[in-house]
Amino acid sequence: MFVGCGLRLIQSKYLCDLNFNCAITGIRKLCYQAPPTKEKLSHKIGFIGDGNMAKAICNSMVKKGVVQYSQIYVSSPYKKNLHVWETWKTNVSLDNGDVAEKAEIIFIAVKPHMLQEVMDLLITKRKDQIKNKLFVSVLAGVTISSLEKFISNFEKCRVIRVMPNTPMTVGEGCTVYTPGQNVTEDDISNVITILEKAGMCRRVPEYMINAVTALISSGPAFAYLIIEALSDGAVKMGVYRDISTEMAAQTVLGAAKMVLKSQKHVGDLKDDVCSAGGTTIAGIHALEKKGVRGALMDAIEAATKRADELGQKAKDQ
Ligand SMILES: NC(=O)C1=CN([C@@H]2O[C@H](COP(=O)(O)OP(=O)(O)OC[C@H]3O[C@@H](n4cnc5c(N)ncnc54)[C@H](O)[C@@H]3O)[C@@H](O)[C@H]2O)C=CC1
Ligand SMILES: O=C(O)[C@@H]1CCC=N1
Repeated sequence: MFVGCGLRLIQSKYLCDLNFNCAITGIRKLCYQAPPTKEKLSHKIGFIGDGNMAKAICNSMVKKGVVQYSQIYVSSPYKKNLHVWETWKTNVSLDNGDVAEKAEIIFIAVKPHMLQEVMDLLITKRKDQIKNKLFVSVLAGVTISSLEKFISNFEKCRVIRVMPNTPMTVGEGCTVYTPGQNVTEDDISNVITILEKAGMCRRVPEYMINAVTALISSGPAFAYLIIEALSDGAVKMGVYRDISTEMAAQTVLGAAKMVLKSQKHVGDLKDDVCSAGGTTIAGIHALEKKGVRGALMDAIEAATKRADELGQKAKDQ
């Protein structure tokens, strides 16, 4: 019992250190090392690929006043998908080359298997115009060395690998990045200006990024599933659907804020809710019998392995 409490205290201290940047060494120090961010960017920002992630990054930048829609250049071969970007009055094109030529910071936001085709076409058609550009990849699994290989016609291509998530749209994003070898401090500052305004942003060593992808980029989908299931349970027990989903979401949001702000270990927070012989411990017992922790750990493992596979496929192209 004494040993258990001691451990919890040590873990609790560990989490506080993480939250408050104290006693940070090695890799943890790297996570917090970053050049200062800026208020606004005057650059032209490009998106090759116009889907969910591109929209989340674009809208978060504009909402936070980092850029205006008129500074955004976006391309996709599908006119239908570009329609919403036209309504925002961004600069749209059916030709990726236009974006790569006009923009200075270019987000690659296509599916990982499209990368080779997209880059080959760019390099064939616009090689001279896209030298000296900063490329920012959001592609799951694809390594910096693969990205540099695809852009290798430029001697010193500048690439930053970023892993964002869609909650950026509401200012609650969680993003990580790893800079390639040729990027400058100013490149990093520009990119983290975009990412930090949208929520938490940390630098990580590249070997961690696939596991972090599973946690932060796939993670919102896992959380939606949990919220939906909690809501379903309440509906089963007689609560109206229109209030149950809202209350499930607010409860998860509140619990997340307690973890981030209370300075307590997450296990202590759980214990605070579990009254002896009460309702919560009965529910916890039901969850543990179904192996909910193992299922969530399996989800992170499966998503990490899939990111590894996507990266390997890109390497083999
Ligand atoms: N959706 C998410 O939550 C996250 C996605 N990502 C990464 O973001 C990238 C994009 O994912 P989503 O936005 O979710 O996919 P999406 O399917 O919503 O968007 C992809 C877009 O690419 C466009 N496209 C197709 N072929 C193209 C081409 N040849 N040139 C230019 N555009 C083309 C399509 O019009 C489509 O709208 C992926 O690599 C994914 O790994 C990373 C983190 C989170
Ligand atoms: O599911 C996917 O592959 C993308 C990358 C991470 C989140 N969505």
